[in-house]
Amino acid sequence: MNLAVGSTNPVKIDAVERTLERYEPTVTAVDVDSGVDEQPRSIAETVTGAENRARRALAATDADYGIGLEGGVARLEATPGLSLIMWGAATDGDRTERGGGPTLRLPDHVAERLADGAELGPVMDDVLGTTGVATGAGAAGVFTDGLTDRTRALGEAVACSFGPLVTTAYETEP
Ligand SMILES: O=P(O)(O)OP(=O)(O)OP(=O)(O)OC[C@H]1O[C@@H](n2cnc3c(O)ncnc32)[C@H](O)[C@@H]1O
Repeated sequence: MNLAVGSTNPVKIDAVERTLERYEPTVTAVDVDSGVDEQPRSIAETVTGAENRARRALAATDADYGIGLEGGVARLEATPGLSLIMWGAATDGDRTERGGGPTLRLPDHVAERLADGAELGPVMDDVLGTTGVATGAGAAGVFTDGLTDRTRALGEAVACSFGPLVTTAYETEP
């Protein structure tokens, strides 16, 4: 199975390869424009970024499926503060499915800096004194005491978007 992933971020490629290992995928990383702000700030913008990445990656290759992953932040109705969210999209060029990854509240001191227009990746590096934490454990790892990490978290978004696209379970009534 040939997959085109709309990013060259190693953590996203890793999330796809690990989650979809069963399909023995050949993954091509495609540097596409997400078509949304560098730091999406709503669920809708984050989903749109994932969709654009999936469609543009597929269009740039002759892969069987395109997959897009997008990280964002959003103020959610049911929980306080600013949340880290992540969404995936998978397309075969005809049908597109979207699925979310985990959600967690960001600390207020990080949320405050994002309110000033900053991007999460650089803010995280500044706070932690790291370089490129977004390509490693990510905020998902740091703020869960390592109980998950960005690869696993994004992997759930891969499973919840790509899975519905390829399963036959949507074709029959339960
Ligand atoms: O190369 P691309 O695919 O653009 O990867 P990215 O990590 O820069 O891009 P995203 O659009 O998925 O994320 C938007 C911003 O949020 C940051 N971000 C998202 N999830 C994160 C996490 O778990 N830890 C740290 N930064 C994160 C990311 O670094 C960006 O600054």
